[in-house]
Amino acid sequence: MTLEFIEYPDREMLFLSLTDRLAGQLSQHLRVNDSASLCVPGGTTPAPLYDYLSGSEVDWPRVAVLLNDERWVDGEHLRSNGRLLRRHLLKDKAAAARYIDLYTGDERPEDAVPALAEAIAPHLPLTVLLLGMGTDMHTASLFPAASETVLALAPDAPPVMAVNSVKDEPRITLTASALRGAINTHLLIAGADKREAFERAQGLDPTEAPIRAFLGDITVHWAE
Ligand SMILES: O=C(O)C(O)[C@@H](O)[C@H](O)[C@H](O)COP(=O)(O)O
Repeated sequence: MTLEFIEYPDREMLFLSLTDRLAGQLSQHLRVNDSASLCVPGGTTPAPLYDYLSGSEVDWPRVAVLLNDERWVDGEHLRSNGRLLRRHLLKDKAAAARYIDLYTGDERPEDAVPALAEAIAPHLPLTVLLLGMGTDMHTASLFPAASETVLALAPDAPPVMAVNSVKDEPRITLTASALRGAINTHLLIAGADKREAFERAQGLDPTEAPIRAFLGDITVHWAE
């Protein structure tokens, strides 16, 4: 198990280098496999990365793209992670990718779990997983001390779960059973507060610091 921590001189360098790394891993996988999957976070950090990645030379029609997690809001809502992807990643060359939308329009996220589990299953193990992290050490929608997190971290959890115990809107999240099997795993964090949170997470239990459940074979990409 290797944890590699890469510190970049600035965010621009991080986004350019990480774009090459993610595109390279997808292309390498596609050389010997018919299809690949790319699972990415929402949030405020990755938009410039997605802009670069959308123009990368990848055989996108053979790539399934999905989110780590989604807020249960309409696809045009400002807090929709799908909105972020449609505007920044699923355009240009990457418009040809197959997008698996975690927001189904069902009234409640739990209603969508069986259909989503079925939609996701053919794309596991994930080829390339990119995670984000909040300053509270949550990743995907696995939040510290949330009632669903213990269940979502269990090895026999279903691949997706509804999360209702967080503020704002309900969410849907991939669980550790889907996320931890990824062939290539990366974490994107930026700013001094996230670096400090990442370091704090090392000594904590995954239920208190959910990112800790993914710190096995992972490359962490950080810039101020
Ligand atoms: O909230 C989401 O939708 C996520 O997928 C989440 O896990 C995100 O990656 C972190 O909250 C970091 O978000 P920021 O980039 O906004 O700090």
